[in-house]
Amino acid sequence: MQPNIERNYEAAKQQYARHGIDVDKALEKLATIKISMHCWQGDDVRGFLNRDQELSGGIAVTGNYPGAARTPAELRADLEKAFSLIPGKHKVNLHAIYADTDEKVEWDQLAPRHFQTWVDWAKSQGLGLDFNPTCFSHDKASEGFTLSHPNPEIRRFWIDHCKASRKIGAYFGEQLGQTCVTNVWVPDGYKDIPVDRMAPRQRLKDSLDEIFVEELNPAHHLDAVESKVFGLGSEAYVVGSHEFYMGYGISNNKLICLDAGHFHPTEVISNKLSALALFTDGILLHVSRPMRWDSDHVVILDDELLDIGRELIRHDLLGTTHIGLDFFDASINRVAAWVIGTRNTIKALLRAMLEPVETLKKAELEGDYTTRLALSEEFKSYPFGAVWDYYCEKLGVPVREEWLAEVKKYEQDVLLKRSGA
Ligand SMILES: C[C@H](O)[C@H](O)[C@@H](O)C(=O)CO
Ligand SMILES: [Mn+2]
Repeated sequence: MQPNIERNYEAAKQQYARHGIDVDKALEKLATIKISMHCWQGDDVRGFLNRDQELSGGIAVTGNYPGAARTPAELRADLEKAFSLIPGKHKVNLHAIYADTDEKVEWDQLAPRHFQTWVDWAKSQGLGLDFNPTCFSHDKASEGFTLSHPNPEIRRFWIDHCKASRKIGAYFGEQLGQTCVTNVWVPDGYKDIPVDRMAPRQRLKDSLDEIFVEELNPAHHLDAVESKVFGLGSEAYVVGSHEFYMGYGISNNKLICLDAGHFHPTEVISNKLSALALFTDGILLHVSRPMRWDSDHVVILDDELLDIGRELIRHDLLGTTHIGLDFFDASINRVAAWVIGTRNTIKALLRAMLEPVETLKKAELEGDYTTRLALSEEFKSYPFGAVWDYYCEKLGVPVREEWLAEVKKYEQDVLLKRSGA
């Protein structure tokens, strides 16, 4: 441990202790929190099945920074690099298109064996895995509808794909001894104003009911459903809206996934956690950063990220909230994108742990809003950085921006040598 890091930490600890905050305990707790890092930042959501297919489903990745992973082995190497620069042990969130197989397999026929290399790798790295059916970037999704498609044959294909995906997720959970969350998101919707808003929602509900018929051991596997307000090409109407999935999740005991970019521009997911927590057994987060639209920018330590951290810590929601990331930026180094977004998410949780919550709650309850505002503001300049540096050093990852040199070196040694990437 570098002496200055230890010295600064001890000084910071004393300042926080004056407000009843036990920093050592906070760091112990922080080390138990897993962030589910999404694999799709590493290759711009292309995957390895149907690599020639255009990304569809109303999501878009912009930028042409060199070095995107082209194979599962490259993607795993990039993930390993990123994890070596992030404190703690975490999870990787896979999509069905990331199957690692030489078989030519249709998506409704996917099985755990197509992901065995991922499982072996996750075991060797001490990582957990989460999963998602991929209901886009496929010919059968080209009309903009999947689970709610009016054609029963197309619906059947996607229902079977989602069923297969749950089996894969359950296998991950059982093999790795930690719960896998399988999240269903479908892009279904209309570009222009529909006449019948009900029928597609009825079909989506029926499809979900069929997908979830098989009971899976919740110790290994949990289901989540993800809503959206609009997408590219589904500006007028999205079948799986927030109200739809909130109703579905609550009445069917599914995790409701809140993606930070899937609401109206001034609507924030941090304000939804305390409400949903009263009516659900758990929540899945897709931590993202919408800029004017669902742009999926890399998350920064902004007010909303800090508020998400605060809500999770203040209301003790960590036991039931699964924290996933969902951003994809192809205009910067992709390993750096993971490192920046994941470190920021952990920082937001730590910042929230280092606030005098009990004092603030008491002031609020007593109507002393002056103290509430004064203390909240003063704590913004408390020595959080000294605690963060100590945490990184203690967990054996680079302190502050030291990680950037490692990413630059990896870029020179590995990423730039990838032809056509
Ligand atoms: C690739 C993901 O499944 C996707 O981003 C989804 O979660 C989403 O947020 C779509 O807008
Ligand atoms: Mn999402």
